[in-house]
Amino acid sequence: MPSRRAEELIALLDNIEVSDYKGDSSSHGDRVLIAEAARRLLARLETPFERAWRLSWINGNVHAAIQIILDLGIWEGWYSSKRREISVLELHALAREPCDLNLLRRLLRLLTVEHVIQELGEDRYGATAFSDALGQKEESVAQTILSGTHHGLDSSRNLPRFLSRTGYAEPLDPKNTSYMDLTPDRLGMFERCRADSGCQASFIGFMRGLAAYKLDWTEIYDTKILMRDFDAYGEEALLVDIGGAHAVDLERLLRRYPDLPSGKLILQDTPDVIAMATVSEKIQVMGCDFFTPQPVKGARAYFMHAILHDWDDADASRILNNVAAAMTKEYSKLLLYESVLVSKGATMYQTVADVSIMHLISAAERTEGRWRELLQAAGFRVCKIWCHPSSLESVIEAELI
Ligand SMILES: C[S@@+](CC[C@H](N)C(=O)[O-])C[C@H]1O[C@@H](n2cnc3c(N)ncnc32)[C@H](O)[C@@H]1O
Repeated sequence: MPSRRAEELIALLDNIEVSDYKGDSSSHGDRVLIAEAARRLLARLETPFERAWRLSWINGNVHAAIQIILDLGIWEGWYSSKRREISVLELHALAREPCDLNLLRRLLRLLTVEHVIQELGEDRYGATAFSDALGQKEESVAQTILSGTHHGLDSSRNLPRFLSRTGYAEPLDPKNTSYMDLTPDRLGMFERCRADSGCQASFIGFMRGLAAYKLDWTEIYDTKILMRDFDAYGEEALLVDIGGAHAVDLERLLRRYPDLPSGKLILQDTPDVIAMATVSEKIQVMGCDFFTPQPVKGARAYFMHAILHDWDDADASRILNNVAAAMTKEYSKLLLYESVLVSKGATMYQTVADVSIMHLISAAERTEGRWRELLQAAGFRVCKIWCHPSSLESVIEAELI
């Protein structure tokens, strides 16, 4: 039996409702801060053994169980059935491939303790917001689980082995990454995405989810600056989203200026990613390689979100040079929506992104000083670094010198 004090605390925690923290960007900030406090609480409450066990055994098994049920099509079938309560026998009948009933029962039992699903009785389960999201196979939650399977998990697990072989040198060579050890032909992450449509879909699905989760960049950067000198009925484009993938950032700008004529917002990415994109009619799509000359000249702004952080200074400079050559001096803006790494107090997003790009592509997040150096060397002047207390990233506004 818990003590009276413990009972009171449990009741207090169990009564926290996420709906109290939904809504505008400031309550988004509240929700994230409260979740962080809950993680700090867990770090104090868990013994070192419990923590090691969770990191090494619980997380891996839960991810595997979710993935297996995804592969069997059971999340999708359950979601389509619109049932809030369901039995293990009914879930078993939804499997697209034969599977042992008791195998499924064991996996579901694990998922109840991690609150992926609810346990309503013996062999009876309840849906959650998370299981509903897993049931929408093409959407970003399911694709994020798949992206872990295709990209993140094995590559991070291989990192200790990779580093012991390379003498613990900081991985900075994009031609030698932990990720490349995963396939016999040593494909890099972007190459593997191009070669395998499932890997590409899960990566872009994850990026779409991440972009949608992040704060709308038009709430950080004052887009009136762009509109002030922009002739919507002239020849030039308003904004080119280079490596824009899913167009979440362009759709946000369009929502702010719904009366923009067609073709003023341009989505660029590799042709295979462009083929997957579903965008508003007003957005023009363009398959192109950012290592080749930028085809759209004299746009009001060239935008890159989480692009340059994937590349070392040499490659980032090549990308920047192609943009610079297309820009009109004293008119065009360069907008980078990127992490600006702080030397103390880095956030969960910054540190996880930094180590992820380390093992996936031997890249690294940049500090403000490193961003300024990179931009200056490529012929840009930083006008302002736009920050927002609820944002994971900043908008770096720059112009040609
Ligand atoms: C980290 S994702 C960022 C996607 C999006 N901007 C976002 O923030 O969610 C990097 C993007 O760069 C694209 N990319 C990689 N190499 C490219 C190339 N050579 N030319 C154009 N796009 C490329 C990828 O397809 C991918 O969409």
